[in-house]
Amino acid sequence: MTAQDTRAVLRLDNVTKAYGSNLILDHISFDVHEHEVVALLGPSGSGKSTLMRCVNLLERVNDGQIWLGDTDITDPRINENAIRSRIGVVFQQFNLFPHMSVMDNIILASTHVLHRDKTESRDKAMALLERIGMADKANSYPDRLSGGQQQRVAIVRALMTDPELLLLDEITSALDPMLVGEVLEMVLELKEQGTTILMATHEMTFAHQAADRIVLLRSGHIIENGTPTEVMDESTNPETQEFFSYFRNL
Ligand SMILES: Nc1ncnc2c1ncn2[C@@H]1O[C@H](COP(=O)(O)OP(=O)(O)OP(=O)(O)O)[C@@H](O)[C@H]1O
Repeated sequence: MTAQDTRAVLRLDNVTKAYGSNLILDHISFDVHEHEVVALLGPSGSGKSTLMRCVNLLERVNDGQIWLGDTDITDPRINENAIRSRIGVVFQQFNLFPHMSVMDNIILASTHVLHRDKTESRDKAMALLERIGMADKANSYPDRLSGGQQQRVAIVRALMTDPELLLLDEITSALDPMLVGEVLEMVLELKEQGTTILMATHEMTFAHQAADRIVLLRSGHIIENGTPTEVMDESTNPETQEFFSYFRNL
């Protein structure tokens, strides 16, 4: 079965976003299907983070719809917290609370926002930490962890609500290059487990390896939407070739 045969977890339908007279996203439409990893690529300023923020409801679209499963999340009457609990988000900055242990950081939203049972939340968090070989860090404070470990804890935190969709926004951009690999390895494991992921990244080799599909943005428009091979290796679009040749020459 291909990704196209499965249902759309996320559907953007003519999403348009402007800041004042500055049009940032211009009629963007694409789907992320169940179990699919979609990489959102594009030059700096092309609108990747804005798109991510619209999906996570940190920004409201000016026009068009965003569907999470059967829910139109651009409906102004939507319960934002209910939607956010269905989407796990990891940003460039790990945003762990420095005065709280790894465990308390991970279970905070689960216990305080979703009012889940604390023991159950701790058991779930510990199982997730065990899976990434960090169970021994449960009682450590974030400043005792490397940047890569902190980012992996942030991913665990995002997984606590069993989200339908995981949004990863430049999650390795703030890391020492030595630590990027361990975070990307974790994303590959999540992909193997069938996690549905939309990720904005500048890691081109990783995007080629991990993504089922690449959506390439330029100045708020989609200029490519295809497999990594179609978009990164075979495209004859000069704008696409220019974008990837820049990274090849770095
Ligand atoms: N809150 C805001 N108010 C006004 N303009 C904004 C705001 N946020 C972003 N922009 C503008 O929107 C455009 C797209 O920015 P965005 O951060 O989405 O791009 P990006 O593709 O994620 O870039 P990068 O790869 O550098 O993170 C930029 O021109 C930026 O200056």
